[in-house]
Amino acid sequence: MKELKHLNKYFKKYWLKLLLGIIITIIARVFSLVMPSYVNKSIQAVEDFASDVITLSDAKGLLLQYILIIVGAAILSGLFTFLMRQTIINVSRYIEYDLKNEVFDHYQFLSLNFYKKNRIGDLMNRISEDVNQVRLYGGPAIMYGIQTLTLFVCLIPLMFIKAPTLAAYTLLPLPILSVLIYQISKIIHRRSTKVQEYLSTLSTFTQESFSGISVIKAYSIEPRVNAELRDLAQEGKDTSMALAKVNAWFFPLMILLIGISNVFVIYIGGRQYINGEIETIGIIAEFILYVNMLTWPVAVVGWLTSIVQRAEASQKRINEFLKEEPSIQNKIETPTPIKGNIEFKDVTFTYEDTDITALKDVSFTIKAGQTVAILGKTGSGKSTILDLVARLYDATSGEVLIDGVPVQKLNLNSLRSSIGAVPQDAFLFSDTIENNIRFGNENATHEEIVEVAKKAVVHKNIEGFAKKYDTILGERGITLSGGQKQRVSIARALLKDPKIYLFDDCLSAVDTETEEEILNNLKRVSESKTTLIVSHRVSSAKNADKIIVLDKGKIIQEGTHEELNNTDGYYKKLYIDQLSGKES
Ligand SMILES: Nc1ncnc2c1ncn2[C@@H]1O[C@H](COP(=O)(O)OP(=O)(O)OP(=O)(O)O)[C@@H](O)[C@H]1O
Repeated sequence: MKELKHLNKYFKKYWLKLLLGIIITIIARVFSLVMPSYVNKSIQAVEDFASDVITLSDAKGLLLQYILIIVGAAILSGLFTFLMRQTIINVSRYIEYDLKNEVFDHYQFLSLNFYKKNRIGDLMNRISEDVNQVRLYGGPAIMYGIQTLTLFVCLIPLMFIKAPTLAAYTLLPLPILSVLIYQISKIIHRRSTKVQEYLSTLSTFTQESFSGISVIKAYSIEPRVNAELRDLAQEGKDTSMALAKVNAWFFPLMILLIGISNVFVIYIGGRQYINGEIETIGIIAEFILYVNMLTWPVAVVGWLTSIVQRAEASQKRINEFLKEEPSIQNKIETPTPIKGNIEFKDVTFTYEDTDITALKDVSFTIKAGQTVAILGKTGSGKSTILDLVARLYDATSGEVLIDGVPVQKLNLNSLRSSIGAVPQDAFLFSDTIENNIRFGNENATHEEIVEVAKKAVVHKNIEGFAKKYDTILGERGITLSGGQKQRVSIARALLKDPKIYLFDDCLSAVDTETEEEILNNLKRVSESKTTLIVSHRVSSAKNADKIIVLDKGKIIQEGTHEELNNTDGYYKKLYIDQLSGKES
Protein backbone atom coordinates (compact mmCIF):
# COMPACT_ATOMS: atom_id res chain seq x y z
CA MET A 1 0.00 0.00 0.00
CA LYS A 2 3.09 2.22 0.06
CA GLU A 3 2.63 3.43 -3.50
CA LEU A 4 -1.10 4.07 -3.10
CA LYS A 5 -0.33 6.65 -0.39
CA HIS A 6 0.06 9.04 -3.31
CA LEU A 7 -3.74 9.07 -3.55
CA ASN A 8 -4.24 10.24 0.02
CA LYS A 9 -4.10 13.89 -1.07
CA TYR A 10 -7.07 13.22 -3.34
CA PHE A 11 -8.97 11.39 -0.61
CA LYS A 12 -8.38 14.45 1.57
CA LYS A 13 -9.59 16.73 -1.19
CA TYR A 14 -12.86 14.81 -1.56
CA TRP A 15 -13.22 13.71 2.08
CA LEU A 16 -16.72 15.13 2.52
CA LYS A 17 -18.17 13.37 -0.52
CA LEU A 18 -16.36 10.21 0.48
CA LEU A 19 -17.67 10.31 4.05
CA LEU A 20 -21.17 10.92 2.78
CA GLY A 21 -20.76 7.99 0.40
CA ILE A 22 -19.60 5.71 3.21
CA ILE A 23 -22.58 6.69 5.40
CA ILE A 24 -24.98 6.14 2.48
CA THR A 25 -23.39 2.75 1.75
CA ILE A 26 -23.96 1.68 5.36
CA ILE A 27 -27.59 2.88 5.30
CA ALA A 28 -28.25 1.07 1.98
CA ARG A 29 -26.91 -2.18 3.43
CA VAL A 30 -28.89 -1.88 6.64
CA PHE A 31 -32.14 -1.47 4.68
CA SER A 32 -31.32 -4.53 2.59
CA LEU A 33 -31.13 -6.59 5.81
CA VAL A 34 -34.80 -5.99 6.56
CA MET A 35 -36.23 -8.30 3.90
CA PRO A 36 -35.04 -11.78 5.06
CA SER A 37 -36.40 -11.43 8.61
CA TYR A 38 -39.80 -10.26 7.26
CA VAL A 39 -39.89 -13.21 4.85
CA ASN A 40 -39.37 -15.36 7.94
CA LYS A 41 -42.17 -13.51 9.74
CA SER A 42 -44.50 -13.91 6.73
CA ILE A 43 -43.92 -17.68 6.65
CA GLN A 44 -44.48 -17.71 10.42
CA ALA A 45 -47.82 -15.94 9.94
CA VAL A 46 -48.91 -18.50 7.32
CA GLU A 47 -47.78 -21.30 9.65
CA ASP A 48 -49.71 -19.75 12.57
CA PHE A 49 -52.83 -19.56 10.45
CA ALA A 50 -52.36 -23.19 9.29
CA SER A 51 -52.09 -24.28 12.95
CA ASP A 52 -55.16 -22.17 13.85
CA VAL A 53 -53.14 -19.87 16.12
CA ILE A 54 -54.45 -16.79 14.24
CA THR A 55 -57.51 -16.15 12.05
CA LEU A 56 -57.42 -15.74 8.26
CA SER A 57 -58.07 -12.01 8.43
CA ASP A 58 -55.27 -11.56 11.04
CA ALA A 59 -52.93 -13.55 8.82
CA LYS A 60 -53.89 -11.44 5.79
CA GLY A 61 -53.41 -8.25 7.79
CA LEU A 62 -49.97 -9.36 8.97
CA LEU A 63 -48.91 -10.46 5.46
CA LEU A 64 -49.98 -7.12 3.98
CA GLN A 65 -48.05 -5.28 6.68
CA TYR A 66 -44.90 -7.41 6.10
CA ILE A 67 -45.10 -7.07 2.35
CA LEU A 68 -45.33 -3.29 2.67
CA ILE A 69 -42.32 -3.27 4.97
CA ILE A 70 -40.33 -5.51 2.56
CA VAL A 71 -41.23 -3.35 -0.46
CA GLY A 72 -40.53 -0.12 1.46
CA ALA A 73 -37.14 -1.38 2.66
CA ALA A 74 -36.27 -2.58 -0.87
CA ILE A 75 -37.16 0.83 -2.34
CA LEU A 76 -35.10 2.65 0.29
CA SER A 77 -32.19 0.26 -0.13
CA GLY A 78 -32.38 0.79 -3.91
CA LEU A 79 -32.50 4.55 -3.50
CA PHE A 80 -29.50 4.61 -1.17
CA THR A 81 -27.61 2.20 -3.44
CA PHE A 82 -28.17 4.69 -6.27
CA LEU A 83 -26.92 7.55 -4.07
CA MET A 84 -23.97 5.41 -3.01
CA ARG A 85 -22.87 5.00 -6.63
CA GLN A 86 -23.48 8.71 -7.25
CA THR A 87 -21.11 9.65 -4.45
CA ILE A 88 -18.34 7.07 -4.20
CA ILE A 89 -18.08 6.18 -7.90
CA ASN A 90 -18.17 9.89 -8.73
CA VAL A 91 -15.30 10.50 -6.32
CA SER A 92 -13.29 7.83 -8.13
CA ARG A 93 -13.98 9.60 -11.43
CA TYR A 94 -12.82 12.92 -9.94
CA ILE A 95 -9.67 11.22 -8.70
CA GLU A 96 -9.11 9.67 -12.13
CA TYR A 97 -9.52 13.11 -13.72
CA ASP A 98 -7.12 14.75 -11.27
CA LEU A 99 -4.55 11.99 -11.56
CA LYS A 100 -4.62 12.04 -15.36
CA ASN A 101 -4.12 15.80 -15.30
CA GLU A 102 -1.30 15.48 -12.79
CA VAL A 103 0.48 12.85 -14.90
CA PHE A 104 -0.08 14.79 -18.14
CA ASP A 105 1.16 18.06 -16.59
CA HIS A 106 4.22 16.25 -15.34
CA TYR A 107 4.90 14.68 -18.75
CA GLN A 108 4.82 18.17 -20.30
CA PHE A 109 7.18 19.44 -17.65
CA LEU A 110 9.82 16.77 -18.38
CA SER A 111 12.71 17.36 -20.78
CA LEU A 112 13.31 15.82 -24.19
CA ASN A 113 15.66 13.21 -22.67
CA PHE A 114 12.73 11.63 -20.88
CA TYR A 115 10.85 11.17 -24.15
CA LYS A 116 13.88 9.61 -25.74
CA LYS A 117 14.29 7.12 -22.91
CA ASN A 118 10.64 6.04 -22.81
CA ARG A 119 8.37 4.74 -25.51
CA ILE A 120 5.26 6.74 -26.40
CA GLY A 121 3.12 3.60 -25.99
CA ASP A 122 4.37 3.23 -22.43
CA LEU A 123 3.60 6.87 -21.61
CA MET A 124 0.09 6.46 -23.00
CA ASN A 125 -0.46 3.20 -21.14
CA ARG A 126 0.46 4.71 -17.81
CA ILE A 127 -1.85 7.66 -18.23
CA SER A 128 -4.80 5.55 -19.39
CA GLU A 129 -4.61 1.87 -18.34
CA ASP A 130 -2.70 2.36 -15.10
CA VAL A 131 -4.80 5.32 -14.01
CA ASN A 132 -7.88 3.22 -14.70
CA GLN A 133 -6.60 0.41 -12.46
CA VAL A 134 -5.98 2.96 -9.74
CA ARG A 135 -9.51 4.33 -10.19
CA LEU A 136 -10.92 0.90 -9.40
CA TYR A 137 -9.18 1.16 -6.04
CA GLY A 138 -10.40 4.72 -5.46
CA GLY A 139 -14.05 3.86 -6.17
CA PRO A 140 -15.40 0.32 -6.57
CA ALA A 141 -12.89 -1.17 -4.11
CA ILE A 142 -13.88 1.32 -1.39
CA MET A 143 -17.58 0.95 -2.16
CA TYR A 144 -17.63 -2.84 -2.17
CA GLY A 145 -15.22 -2.93 0.77
CA ILE A 146 -17.54 -0.82 2.96
CA GLN A 147 -20.57 -2.77 1.74
CA THR A 148 -18.96 -6.07 2.64
CA LEU A 149 -17.74 -4.84 5.98
CA THR A 150 -21.17 -3.46 6.93
CA LEU A 151 -22.81 -6.68 5.91
CA PHE A 152 -20.35 -8.81 7.89
CA VAL A 153 -20.60 -6.63 10.98
CA CYS A 154 -24.42 -6.58 10.96
CA LEU A 155 -25.33 -9.91 9.47
CA ILE A 156 -22.94 -12.45 10.96
CA PRO A 157 -23.75 -11.58 14.65
CA LEU A 158 -27.45 -11.51 13.72
CA MET A 159 -27.23 -14.99 12.22
CA PHE A 160 -25.43 -16.33 15.29
CA ILE A 161 -28.03 -14.79 17.60
CA LYS A 162 -30.89 -16.31 15.62
CA ALA A 163 -29.49 -19.82 15.10
CA PRO A 164 -25.84 -20.35 16.10
CA THR A 165 -25.33 -23.90 14.80
CA LEU A 166 -27.10 -23.18 11.52
CA ALA A 167 -25.06 -19.97 11.16
CA ALA A 168 -21.78 -21.85 11.66
CA TYR A 169 -22.64 -24.46 8.98
CA THR A 170 -23.96 -21.85 6.55
CA LEU A 171 -20.85 -19.71 6.77
CA LEU A 172 -18.43 -22.63 6.56
CA PRO A 173 -18.01 -22.75 2.73
CA LEU A 174 -17.74 -18.97 2.35
CA PRO A 175 -14.07 -18.43 3.35
CA ILE A 176 -13.18 -21.21 0.89
CA LEU A 177 -15.05 -19.24 -1.77
CA SER A 178 -13.12 -16.09 -0.87
CA VAL A 179 -9.73 -17.83 -1.13
CA LEU A 180 -10.67 -19.52 -4.41
CA ILE A 181 -11.87 -16.25 -5.94
CA TYR A 182 -8.64 -14.60 -4.85
CA GLN A 183 -6.58 -17.32 -6.55
CA ILE A 184 -8.69 -17.16 -9.70
CA SER A 185 -8.49 -13.34 -9.74
CA LYS A 186 -4.70 -13.61 -9.61
CA ILE A 187 -4.64 -15.95 -12.60
CA ILE A 188 -7.16 -13.74 -14.41
CA HIS A 189 -4.96 -10.72 -13.74
CA ARG A 190 -1.83 -12.50 -15.05
CA ARG A 191 -3.58 -13.59 -18.19
CA SER A 192 -5.38 -10.32 -18.81
CA THR A 193 -2.02 -8.49 -18.48
CA LYS A 194 -0.77 -10.74 -21.28
CA VAL A 195 -3.84 -9.91 -23.35
CA GLN A 196 -3.23 -6.18 -22.72
CA GLU A 197 0.42 -6.51 -23.74
CA TYR A 198 -0.63 -8.35 -26.86
CA LEU A 199 -3.20 -5.66 -27.67
CA SER A 200 -0.62 -2.91 -27.41
CA THR A 201 1.76 -4.90 -29.68
CA LEU A 202 -1.06 -5.36 -32.16
CA SER A 203 -2.05 -1.69 -32.12
CA THR A 204 1.59 -0.58 -32.53
CA PHE A 205 1.92 -3.00 -35.47
CA THR A 206 -1.29 -1.87 -37.19
CA GLN A 207 -0.56 1.80 -36.53
CA GLU A 208 2.89 1.45 -38.11
CA SER A 209 1.45 -0.49 -41.04
CA PHE A 210 -1.11 2.21 -41.76
CA SER A 211 1.38 5.06 -41.27
CA GLY A 212 3.83 3.34 -43.60
CA ILE A 213 1.22 2.09 -46.05
CA SER A 214 2.85 3.91 -48.98
CA VAL A 215 6.18 2.15 -48.31
CA ILE A 216 4.41 -1.22 -47.93
CA LYS A 217 2.65 -0.75 -51.25
CA ALA A 218 5.70 0.61 -53.05
CA TYR A 219 7.74 -2.44 -52.03
CA SER A 220 4.79 -4.85 -52.60
CA ILE A 221 5.23 -6.41 -49.21
CA GLU A 222 1.52 -6.69 -48.38
CA PRO A 223 1.68 -10.53 -48.20
CA ARG A 224 4.57 -10.37 -45.72
CA VAL A 225 2.75 -7.82 -43.57
CA ASN A 226 -0.43 -9.90 -43.73
CA ALA A 227 1.47 -13.00 -42.63
CA GLU A 228 3.00 -11.10 -39.71
CA LEU A 229 -0.44 -9.87 -38.70
CA ARG A 230 -1.84 -13.41 -38.90
CA ASP A 231 0.93 -14.65 -36.58
CA LEU A 232 0.16 -11.86 -34.17
CA ALA A 233 -3.57 -12.59 -34.37
CA GLN A 234 -2.91 -16.28 -33.65
CA GLU A 235 -0.93 -15.28 -30.56
CA GLY A 236 -3.78 -12.97 -29.57
CA LYS A 237 -6.30 -15.75 -29.98
CA ASP A 238 -4.26 -18.08 -27.75
CA THR A 239 -3.86 -15.52 -24.98
CA SER A 240 -7.55 -14.57 -25.12
CA MET A 241 -8.60 -18.23 -25.03
CA ALA A 242 -6.41 -18.83 -21.99
CA LEU A 243 -8.13 -15.90 -20.28
CA ALA A 244 -11.60 -17.06 -21.31
CA LYS A 245 -10.91 -20.53 -19.84
CA VAL A 246 -10.04 -19.21 -16.41
CA ASN A 247 -12.85 -16.63 -16.54
CA ALA A 248 -15.26 -19.48 -17.19
CA TRP A 249 -14.46 -20.90 -13.75
CA PHE A 250 -15.51 -17.79 -11.89
CA PHE A 251 -19.31 -18.03 -11.85
CA PRO A 252 -19.70 -21.83 -11.79
CA LEU A 253 -17.47 -21.91 -8.73
CA MET A 254 -19.55 -19.23 -7.04
CA ILE A 255 -22.78 -21.07 -7.85
CA LEU A 256 -21.32 -24.36 -6.60
CA LEU A 257 -20.34 -22.87 -3.26
CA ILE A 258 -23.67 -21.07 -2.87
CA GLY A 259 -25.34 -24.39 -3.63
CA ILE A 260 -23.30 -26.11 -0.92
CA SER A 261 -24.25 -23.40 1.59
CA ASN A 262 -27.92 -23.73 0.61
CA VAL A 263 -27.75 -27.51 1.03
CA PHE A 264 -26.28 -26.99 4.52
CA VAL A 265 -29.06 -24.55 5.41
CA ILE A 266 -31.79 -26.89 4.25
CA TYR A 267 -30.25 -30.06 5.67
CA ILE A 268 -29.04 -28.72 9.02
CA GLY A 269 -31.98 -26.29 9.34
CA GLY A 270 -34.48 -29.04 8.51
CA ARG A 271 -32.96 -31.40 11.08
CA GLN A 272 -32.90 -28.70 13.73
CA TYR A 273 -36.53 -27.82 13.04
CA ILE A 274 -37.57 -31.47 13.29
CA ASN A 275 -35.61 -31.75 16.58
CA GLY A 276 -37.25 -28.55 17.81
CA GLU A 277 -33.90 -26.72 18.06
CA ILE A 278 -35.15 -23.80 15.95
CA GLU A 279 -38.56 -22.29 16.45
CA THR A 280 -39.91 -21.71 12.95
CA ILE A 281 -39.52 -23.12 9.47
CA GLY A 282 -39.30 -19.52 8.24
CA ILE A 283 -35.80 -19.25 9.64
CA ILE A 284 -34.61 -21.66 6.92
CA ALA A 285 -35.98 -19.32 4.22
CA GLU A 286 -34.40 -16.36 6.08
CA PHE A 287 -30.99 -18.10 6.11
CA ILE A 288 -31.18 -19.03 2.44
CA LEU A 289 -31.69 -15.34 1.70
CA TYR A 290 -28.72 -14.48 3.95
CA VAL A 291 -26.50 -16.96 2.10
CA ASN A 292 -27.40 -15.34 -1.20
CA MET A 293 -26.82 -11.89 0.24
CA LEU A 294 -23.40 -12.93 1.54
CA THR A 295 -22.07 -14.71 -1.52
CA TRP A 296 -21.13 -11.69 -3.62
CA PRO A 297 -19.53 -9.76 -0.72
CA VAL A 298 -17.50 -12.84 0.21
CA ALA A 299 -16.40 -13.28 -3.39
CA VAL A 300 -15.64 -9.55 -3.40
CA VAL A 301 -13.09 -9.99 -0.61
CA GLY A 302 -10.98 -12.09 -2.99
CA TRP A 303 -11.63 -9.75 -5.90
CA LEU A 304 -10.81 -6.67 -3.82
CA THR A 305 -7.48 -8.12 -2.74
CA SER A 306 -6.47 -8.54 -6.34
CA ILE A 307 -7.80 -5.06 -7.29
CA VAL A 308 -5.72 -3.47 -4.55
CA GLN A 309 -2.64 -5.40 -5.67
CA ARG A 310 -3.15 -4.30 -9.25
CA ALA A 311 -3.76 -0.69 -8.23
CA GLU A 312 -0.57 -0.78 -6.15
CA ALA A 313 1.41 -2.09 -9.14
CA SER A 314 -0.13 0.53 -11.46
CA GLN A 315 0.43 3.38 -9.01
CA LYS A 316 4.05 2.25 -8.71
CA ARG A 317 4.45 2.64 -12.47
CA ILE A 318 2.76 6.06 -12.34
CA ASN A 319 4.91 7.17 -9.40
CA GLU A 320 8.08 6.16 -11.26
CA PHE A 321 7.31 8.84 -13.86
CA LEU A 322 5.98 11.36 -11.34
CA LYS A 323 9.30 11.12 -9.48
CA GLU A 324 11.27 11.88 -12.66
CA GLU A 325 12.85 15.30 -12.49
CA PRO A 326 13.25 17.29 -15.72
CA SER A 327 16.92 17.45 -16.68
CA ILE A 328 16.32 21.06 -17.79
CA GLN A 329 15.06 23.02 -14.80
CA ASN A 330 13.93 26.58 -14.49
CA LYS A 331 15.75 28.02 -11.48
CA ILE A 332 14.89 31.66 -12.17
CA GLU A 333 11.39 32.69 -11.18
CA THR A 334 11.39 36.29 -12.38
CA PRO A 335 11.08 36.93 -16.12
CA THR A 336 14.33 37.85 -17.88
CA PRO A 337 13.89 39.99 -21.02
CA ILE A 338 15.93 38.76 -23.99
CA LYS A 339 17.67 40.99 -26.55
CA GLY A 340 19.11 38.27 -28.75
CA ASN A 341 22.94 38.25 -28.41
CA ILE A 342 24.18 34.66 -28.54
CA GLU A 343 27.56 33.33 -27.53
CA PHE A 344 28.94 29.76 -27.46
CA LYS A 345 32.08 29.43 -25.29
CA ASP A 346 33.98 26.15 -25.78
CA VAL A 347 30.78 24.21 -25.96
CA THR A 348 30.99 20.43 -26.04
CA PHE A 349 27.85 18.36 -26.11
CA THR A 350 27.38 14.61 -25.85
CA TYR A 351 23.97 12.95 -26.21
CA GLU A 352 23.51 10.85 -23.09
CA ASP A 353 21.68 7.95 -24.67
CA THR A 354 23.87 7.44 -27.74
CA ASP A 355 27.10 8.78 -26.25
CA ILE A 356 27.62 10.66 -29.52
CA THR A 357 29.63 13.85 -29.07
CA ALA A 358 27.77 16.15 -31.46
CA LEU A 359 29.73 19.35 -30.69
CA LYS A 360 33.38 19.73 -29.69
CA ASP A 361 34.76 22.97 -28.26
CA VAL A 362 32.49 25.16 -30.35
CA SER A 363 32.88 28.92 -29.86
CA PHE A 364 31.23 31.76 -31.74
CA THR A 365 29.33 34.99 -31.11
CA ILE A 366 26.25 36.40 -32.78
CA LYS A 367 25.16 39.97 -32.13
CA ALA A 368 21.48 40.75 -31.63
CA GLY A 369 19.86 41.34 -35.02
CA GLN A 370 22.49 39.42 -37.01
CA THR A 371 21.70 36.56 -39.37
CA VAL A 372 23.99 33.56 -39.16
CA ALA A 373 23.90 30.53 -41.42
CA ILE A 374 25.19 27.16 -40.24
CA LEU A 375 26.32 24.75 -42.91
CA GLY A 376 27.98 21.37 -42.84
CA LYS A 377 27.63 17.76 -43.77
CA THR A 378 24.76 15.72 -42.39
CA GLY A 379 25.32 14.75 -38.76
CA SER A 380 27.90 17.54 -38.23
CA GLY A 381 25.99 19.03 -35.27
CA LYS A 382 24.01 21.89 -36.87
CA SER A 383 20.63 21.07 -35.27
CA THR A 384 22.33 20.46 -31.95
CA ILE A 385 23.49 24.11 -31.90
CA LEU A 386 19.86 25.26 -32.29
CA ASP A 387 18.70 22.87 -29.55
CA LEU A 388 21.28 24.30 -27.16
CA VAL A 389 20.17 27.87 -27.91
CA ALA A 390 16.56 26.93 -27.09
CA ARG A 391 17.89 25.06 -24.04
CA LEU A 392 16.28 21.80 -25.01
CA TYR A 393 19.54 20.35 -23.70
CA ASP A 394 22.31 21.80 -21.55
CA ALA A 395 25.90 21.79 -22.79
CA THR A 396 28.05 18.98 -21.38
CA SER A 397 30.89 21.47 -20.94
CA GLY A 398 31.45 25.10 -21.87
CA GLU A 399 28.78 27.78 -21.79
CA VAL A 400 25.90 28.97 -23.92
CA LEU A 401 25.25 32.66 -23.17
CA ILE A 402 22.34 34.83 -24.22
CA ASP A 403 22.94 38.57 -23.75
CA GLY A 404 26.06 37.61 -21.81
CA VAL A 405 24.12 35.47 -19.30
CA PRO A 406 24.46 31.65 -19.13
CA VAL A 407 21.15 30.14 -20.35
CA GLN A 408 20.77 28.32 -17.02
CA LYS A 409 20.49 31.71 -15.31
CA LEU A 410 17.67 32.88 -17.56
CA ASN A 411 14.00 32.33 -16.92
CA LEU A 412 13.23 29.31 -19.12
CA ASN A 413 9.84 30.64 -20.12
CA SER A 414 11.29 34.04 -21.09
CA LEU A 415 13.95 32.30 -23.16
CA ARG A 416 11.61 29.96 -24.98
CA SER A 417 8.97 32.57 -25.61
CA SER A 418 11.66 34.77 -27.23
CA ILE A 419 12.42 32.03 -29.73
CA GLY A 420 10.57 31.14 -32.91
CA ALA A 421 11.79 27.71 -33.93
CA VAL A 422 11.03 25.97 -37.19
CA PRO A 423 12.18 22.36 -36.86
CA GLN A 424 13.58 20.19 -39.60
CA ASP A 425 10.56 17.90 -39.52
CA ALA A 426 7.58 20.26 -39.42
CA PHE A 427 4.89 18.95 -37.11
CA LEU A 428 1.33 20.05 -37.67
CA PHE A 429 -1.60 19.15 -35.43
CA SER A 430 -4.86 17.58 -36.62
CA ASP A 431 -6.63 20.93 -36.69
CA THR A 432 -7.37 23.71 -39.16
CA ILE A 433 -4.51 25.42 -40.98
CA GLU A 434 -5.49 28.66 -39.24
CA ASN A 435 -5.23 27.09 -35.79
CA ASN A 436 -1.93 25.47 -36.70
CA ILE A 437 -0.51 28.88 -37.52
CA ARG A 438 -2.25 30.53 -34.55
CA PHE A 439 -0.20 28.21 -32.35
CA GLY A 440 2.49 30.89 -32.57
CA ASN A 441 0.24 33.54 -31.02
CA GLU A 442 -3.11 32.65 -29.47
CA ASN A 443 -4.48 36.19 -29.81
CA ALA A 444 -3.67 36.77 -33.47
CA THR A 445 -6.43 37.96 -35.79
CA HIS A 446 -7.28 36.26 -39.09
CA GLU A 447 -5.67 39.16 -40.97
CA GLU A 448 -2.41 38.71 -39.09
CA ILE A 449 -2.46 35.00 -39.90
CA VAL A 450 -2.99 35.73 -43.61
CA GLU A 451 -0.16 38.27 -43.43
CA VAL A 452 2.40 35.75 -42.13
CA ALA A 453 1.16 33.06 -44.52
CA LYS A 454 1.90 35.50 -47.37
CA LYS A 455 5.39 36.09 -46.01
CA ALA A 456 5.96 32.35 -45.79
CA VAL A 457 4.72 32.09 -49.42
CA VAL A 458 2.00 29.60 -48.55
CA HIS A 459 -1.04 31.89 -48.74
CA LYS A 460 -1.78 31.05 -52.39
CA ASN A 461 -1.66 27.32 -51.67
CA ILE A 462 -4.05 27.74 -48.75
CA GLU A 463 -6.43 29.84 -50.83
CA GLY A 464 -6.43 26.99 -53.35
CA PHE A 465 -8.05 24.62 -50.83
CA ALA A 466 -11.87 24.51 -50.79
CA LYS A 467 -12.05 25.46 -47.14
CA LYS A 468 -9.03 27.76 -47.31
CA TYR A 469 -7.72 28.53 -43.83
CA ASP A 470 -10.37 26.25 -42.29
CA THR A 471 -8.95 23.20 -44.03
CA ILE A 472 -8.48 20.48 -41.46
CA LEU A 473 -5.11 18.81 -41.58
CA GLY A 474 -5.13 15.05 -41.14
CA GLU A 475 -2.96 13.17 -38.70
CA ARG A 476 0.46 14.85 -38.86
CA GLY A 477 -0.77 17.12 -41.65
CA ILE A 478 -0.75 14.47 -44.35
CA THR A 479 -2.93 16.47 -46.67
CA LEU A 480 -0.11 18.98 -47.17
CA SER A 481 3.03 18.41 -49.22
CA GLY A 482 6.40 18.50 -47.46
CA GLY A 483 7.13 22.02 -48.73
CA GLN A 484 3.67 23.30 -47.75
CA LYS A 485 4.10 21.88 -44.25
CA GLN A 486 7.45 23.61 -43.92
CA ARG A 487 5.95 26.93 -44.98
CA VAL A 488 2.98 26.65 -42.60
CA SER A 489 5.52 25.95 -39.91
CA ILE A 490 7.50 29.07 -40.91
CA ALA A 491 4.28 31.15 -40.82
CA ARG A 492 3.66 29.88 -37.29
CA ALA A 493 7.11 31.09 -36.17
CA LEU A 494 6.68 34.47 -37.91
CA LEU A 495 3.36 35.01 -36.12
CA LYS A 496 5.14 34.64 -32.80
CA ASP A 497 7.31 37.64 -33.68
CA PRO A 498 10.15 36.51 -31.39
CA LYS A 499 13.60 38.01 -30.74
CA ILE A 500 15.43 34.95 -32.06
CA TYR A 501 14.56 32.82 -35.08
CA LEU A 502 15.86 29.26 -35.37
CA PHE A 503 15.29 27.87 -38.85
CA ASP A 504 16.44 24.27 -39.04
CA ASP A 505 16.79 23.29 -42.69
CA CYS A 506 13.20 24.37 -43.11
CA LEU A 507 13.39 25.21 -46.79
CA SER A 508 14.78 21.85 -47.87
CA ALA A 509 11.48 20.78 -49.46
CA VAL A 510 10.77 23.99 -51.40
CA ASP A 511 12.07 24.82 -54.87
CA THR A 512 14.87 27.36 -55.21
CA GLU A 513 12.59 30.07 -56.57
CA THR A 514 10.19 29.89 -53.65
CA GLU A 515 13.21 29.61 -51.35
CA GLU A 516 14.50 32.91 -52.66
CA GLU A 517 11.12 34.60 -52.24
CA ILE A 518 10.82 33.34 -48.66
CA LEU A 519 14.39 34.33 -47.85
CA ASN A 520 13.76 37.87 -49.13
CA ASN A 521 10.63 38.10 -46.97
CA LEU A 522 12.48 36.69 -43.98
CA LYS A 523 15.24 39.22 -44.49
CA ARG A 524 12.72 42.04 -44.14
CA VAL A 525 10.93 40.46 -41.19
CA SER A 526 14.04 39.49 -39.33
CA GLU A 527 15.98 42.69 -39.79
CA SER A 528 16.07 43.44 -36.08
CA LYS A 529 15.99 39.78 -35.00
CA THR A 530 18.77 37.33 -34.39
CA THR A 531 18.37 34.63 -37.00
CA LEU A 532 20.07 31.25 -37.21
CA ILE A 533 19.54 29.39 -40.46
CA VAL A 534 20.68 25.79 -40.69
CA SER A 535 20.92 24.65 -44.27
CA HIS A 536 22.58 22.40 -46.81
CA ARG A 537 22.18 25.01 -49.53
CA VAL A 538 24.55 27.90 -50.13
CA SER A 539 21.57 29.84 -51.51
CA SER A 540 20.08 30.00 -48.01
CA ALA A 541 23.37 31.10 -46.50
CA LYS A 542 25.04 33.51 -48.86
CA ASN A 543 23.25 36.66 -47.64
CA ALA A 544 23.89 35.96 -43.98
CA ASP A 545 26.08 38.30 -41.91
CA LYS A 546 28.15 35.30 -40.96
CA ILE A 547 28.45 31.70 -42.10
CA ILE A 548 29.64 28.93 -39.80
CA VAL A 549 30.73 25.64 -41.36
CA LEU A 550 30.75 22.57 -39.17
CA ASP A 551 32.41 19.22 -39.64
CA LYS A 552 32.14 16.38 -37.14
CA GLY A 553 31.04 18.75 -34.40
CA LYS A 554 33.84 21.30 -34.95
CA ILE A 555 33.83 24.68 -36.64
CA ILE A 556 36.05 24.40 -39.71
CA GLN A 557 35.21 27.73 -41.37
CA GLU A 558 33.68 31.01 -40.29
CA GLY A 559 33.14 34.26 -42.19
CA THR A 560 30.98 36.07 -44.77
CA HIS A 561 30.07 34.62 -48.16
CA GLU A 562 32.78 36.72 -49.84
CA GLU A 563 35.44 35.73 -47.32
CA LEU A 564 34.67 32.04 -47.52
CA ASN A 565 34.28 32.09 -51.25
CA ASN A 566 37.77 33.49 -51.54
CA THR A 567 39.26 30.77 -49.39
CA ASP A 568 39.75 27.18 -50.50
CA GLY A 569 37.66 24.88 -48.38
CA TYR A 570 34.34 23.19 -47.84
CA TYR A 571 32.22 26.29 -48.48
CA LYS A 572 33.83 27.28 -51.75
CA LYS A 573 33.60 23.74 -53.05
CA LEU A 574 29.95 23.49 -52.02
CA TYR A 575 29.20 26.81 -53.68
CA ILE A 576 30.84 25.81 -56.94
CA ASP A 577 29.14 22.39 -56.89
CA GLN A 578 25.70 23.86 -56.21
CA LEU A 579 26.18 26.65 -58.74
CA SER A 580 27.17 24.23 -61.48
CA GLY A 581 24.28 21.95 -60.48
CA LYS A 582 21.89 24.87 -60.88
CA GLU A 583 23.34 25.87 -64.23
CA SER A 584 23.23 22.35 -65.60
N1 LIG B 1 18.37 13.37 -29.99
C1 LIG B 1 19.53 12.76 -30.24
N2 LIG B 1 19.93 11.74 -29.47
C2 LIG B 1 21.10 11.13 -29.72
N3 LIG B 1 21.93 11.45 -30.70
C3 LIG B 1 21.58 12.46 -31.49
C4 LIG B 1 20.35 13.15 -31.31
N4 LIG B 1 20.25 14.10 -32.24
C5 LIG B 1 21.35 14.01 -32.99
N5 LIG B 1 22.16 13.03 -32.55
C6 LIG B 1 23.46 12.69 -33.11
O1 LIG B 1 24.29 13.84 -32.96
C7 LIG B 1 25.01 14.08 -34.16
C8 LIG B 1 24.73 15.49 -34.67
O2 LIG B 1 23.36 15.54 -35.05
P1 LIG B 1 22.64 16.84 -35.59
O3 LIG B 1 21.21 16.52 -35.76
O4 LIG B 1 23.01 18.00 -34.74
O5 LIG B 1 23.34 16.99 -37.01
P2 LIG B 1 22.94 17.91 -38.23
O6 LIG B 1 24.21 18.54 -38.67
O7 LIG B 1 21.81 18.80 -37.87
O8 LIG B 1 22.47 16.79 -39.28
P3 LIG B 1 21.45 16.95 -40.50
O9 LIG B 1 22.07 17.87 -41.48
O10 LIG B 1 21.36 15.56 -41.05
O11 LIG B 1 20.19 17.44 -39.93
C9 LIG B 1 24.62 12.99 -35.14
O12 LIG B 1 25.64 12.02 -35.13
C10 LIG B 1 23.35 12.41 -34.59
O13 LIG B 1 23.29 11.03 -34.83
